[in-house]
Amino acid sequence: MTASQALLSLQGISLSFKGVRAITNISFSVNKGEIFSLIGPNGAGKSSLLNVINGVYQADEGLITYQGVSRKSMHPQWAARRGVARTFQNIALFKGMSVLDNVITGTNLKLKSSWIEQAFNIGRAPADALRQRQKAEQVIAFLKLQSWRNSIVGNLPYGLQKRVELARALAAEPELLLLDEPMAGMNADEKAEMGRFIVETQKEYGTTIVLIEHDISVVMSLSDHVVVLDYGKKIGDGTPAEVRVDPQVIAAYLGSRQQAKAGTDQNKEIAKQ
Ligand SMILES: Nc1ncnc2c1ncn2[C@@H]1O[C@H](COP(=O)(O)OP(=O)(O)OP(=O)(O)O)[C@@H](O)[C@H]1O
Repeated sequence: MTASQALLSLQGISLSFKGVRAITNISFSVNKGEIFSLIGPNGAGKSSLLNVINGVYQADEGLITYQGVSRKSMHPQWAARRGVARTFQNIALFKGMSVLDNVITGTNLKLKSSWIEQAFNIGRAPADALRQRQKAEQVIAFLKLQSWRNSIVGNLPYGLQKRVELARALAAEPELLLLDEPMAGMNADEKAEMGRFIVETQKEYGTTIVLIEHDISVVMSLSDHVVVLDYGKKIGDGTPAEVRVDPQVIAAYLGSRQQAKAGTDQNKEIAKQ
């Protein structure tokens, strides 16, 4: 991979919580426009790594390079202003607000008006409001959420709430979209639909996507590139075809199955691949 293809690179990232190592010496690169998946058993360090990428956690060691700028750690606002958006494992929406209003909040970083212009709806504020609404409506149509645009988010089924969260992230027009288990809790049809939306997002907007997902069959079918973590260490890095035959990866998944004395979906799936 050449440096110009990489949108994001992590070099030697380590992170501890109160002296306990969660991530150890992780390095990888994410190419522009690819769907990149981070997989690994529970507690492997996947969500923590997303938090390092968007600047919520500061790594103890290592270097992170985004859009050609290298830093010891990302700053959350810097990352957001440069197009890093994320969704969360546990949905983080305004549950009492409508779908449309939630999606509009995703556009807030693009506002040109000052708070005083917004407060009195003067100056640049009306044009901002129009742009926000147009963007939100465009994303709502793209994700086929029109039927629920005025529904209160907290009243929607879980799968639709996950889609609204994706819509809010897309309204920010991200260059790098971090999706933390966007299909968790979904049935097979909902997962397939979400998978199509993720691929469409990559195609339509050229968005680079970093995805955490436990369903290995979904990961293998969607991803251009997969990195496997186990106990905070990288144990696999390559295309889905390369990773699925990697003995270390298979051992980690099969090992965790034996420890659990019961096969989870991911263990069964990777053994099947
Ligand atoms: N804020 C925190 N404080 C202390 N320990 C934490 C914190 N966040 C994560 N950890 C620990 O760091 C390790 C990695 O956790 P992380 O949530 O990143 O794993 P994960 O791979 O995303 O797991 P899962 O698939 O269950 O979401 C775990 O041992 C976890 O207990």
